[in-house]
Amino acid sequence: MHYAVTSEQMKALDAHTIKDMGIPSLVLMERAALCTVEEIREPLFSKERILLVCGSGNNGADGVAMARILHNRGVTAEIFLVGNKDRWTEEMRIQIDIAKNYRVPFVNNPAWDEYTTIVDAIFGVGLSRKVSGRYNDVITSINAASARVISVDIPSGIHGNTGEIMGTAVRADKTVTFAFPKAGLYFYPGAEYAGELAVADIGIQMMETGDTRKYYSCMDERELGLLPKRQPSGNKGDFGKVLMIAGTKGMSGAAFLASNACLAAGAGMVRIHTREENRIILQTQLPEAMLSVYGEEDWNPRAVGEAVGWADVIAIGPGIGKDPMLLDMIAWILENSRKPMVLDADCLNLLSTQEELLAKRSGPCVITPHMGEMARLLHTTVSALKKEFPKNVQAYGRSKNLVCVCKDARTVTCLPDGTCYLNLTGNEGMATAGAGDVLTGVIAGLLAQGLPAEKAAPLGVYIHGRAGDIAKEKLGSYSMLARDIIRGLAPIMRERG
Ligand SMILES: NC(=O)C1=CN([C@@H]2O[C@H](COP(=O)(O)OP(=O)(O)OC[C@H]3O[C@@H](n4cnc5c(N)ncnc54)[C@H](O)[C@@H]3O)[C@@H](O)[C@H]2O)[C@@H](O)CC1
Ligand SMILES: [K+]
Repeated sequence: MHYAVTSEQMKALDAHTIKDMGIPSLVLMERAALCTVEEIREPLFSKERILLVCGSGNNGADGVAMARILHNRGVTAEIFLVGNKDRWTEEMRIQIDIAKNYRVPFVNNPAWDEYTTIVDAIFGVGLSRKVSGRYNDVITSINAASARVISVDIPSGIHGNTGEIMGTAVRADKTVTFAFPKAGLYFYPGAEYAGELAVADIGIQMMETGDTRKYYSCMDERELGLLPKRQPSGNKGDFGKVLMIAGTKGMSGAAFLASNACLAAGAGMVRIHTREENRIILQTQLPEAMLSVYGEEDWNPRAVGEAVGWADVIAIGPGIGKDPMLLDMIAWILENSRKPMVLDADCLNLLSTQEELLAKRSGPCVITPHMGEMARLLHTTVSALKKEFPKNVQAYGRSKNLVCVCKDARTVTCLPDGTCYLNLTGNEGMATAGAGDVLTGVIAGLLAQGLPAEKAAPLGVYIHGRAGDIAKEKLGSYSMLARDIIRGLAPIMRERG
């Protein structure tokens, strides 16, 4: 796992390293410049002509230091200053003096197409407002040039916290970011603008006493170690029984996908509780699952009670529909069971009309809304949700004491204690019908094997994304289907046994 930070958090970490630890700012800067030169060295050779476009803050000062290092190594490197001289930081002033001493060339009117590489050192984490005027023109020229573009710390114009484009932004081929990835390099469109991402260790550490919950947590392949090892002596009961309440008339596919994914994620047994019309198709499609049914007009509390009693984990929602009768059944389950639950899709839409029901449950709970469903739960619009994202999701998870997986191009998982996981796996091919049902199944499957909700949810999201990446590799993002994501689970789960 690693952490991603906001611009403000990065500035605090910089300041801590300089003031409390005593590493001078210029020493950090020298390391930053050296690391970036090393990162762009391939295929750097003496024939390169490099333009360093530098703003007036310390991001610009990094660029000036890089120009001097390149110049001293015999590479043709020229500095183009776009910033206002009155705004130069102390470090910038010093770097300019040093560059002048070494006779690094400055240009005023670059011939944009004559460079092989352009280094974007206009704005870093200090970007504070929309880009306009001369900065806008320069960024447009960088994007139009044929050279490869390397951004220092973050593409200029990308918001360090949200990844949004602040008017205009540099489209980089590669971004070398310092110490920790900035959240804006992971959220879209920032992630796309950053190109290939390299993280350079310049000597800034997390504060030892700091509460890491305030940073974004990002899982990587090391977290597969959280998957419970399967004991050779285990029987199917040991790996958990999942009750999957899913599939209204005409939506048996959602029940199938969620249940199939749940079994493929390792659950011992799955029992589908669905509308009676789905009986034959589901038993034909997925003979590994057990099945019980409810009717069009009513549900049978005895049958549901028996199924809930049997299960270790309850998942409700995939393709379930919005029949008000279901709300009655869901309310009964929330009130009467303390077993871990995953609530998804129309189950959440039904609950958004009677929110007090969520408060009636007492067991561990994961909800998996997409942005639209999340907005409905928060009684707001998607665009308002995006503005305060993911703070509002964190607040919701806290106030309702549940794990909230909010699905988007970059899914976040917020825990009741405020921890926010930012998922980095997955791809655009997963924007396909049924992908969400697969995720519900995977998370339920992990819960069934004994993982707590706080781990099962972010790990489920991570594994689901990796499975999607495998599907894309095989089939491409246009043609991959939700069922292919399920097929992608095996190669990942196999890493554990
Ligand atoms: N010692 C340090 O603090 C270190 C800083 N580093 C670099 O310094 C950067 C941060 O430096 P700063 O805090 O000086 O900030 P930046 O260099 O990112 O930018 C700040 C400057 O841009 C101006 N500005 C912001 N938004 C603007 C807009 N939309 N239009 C026009 N002007 C705008 C500000 O007024 C200010 O002059 C990091 O991203 C990193 O590249 C690294 O060298 C590592 C060490
Ligand atoms: K930059």
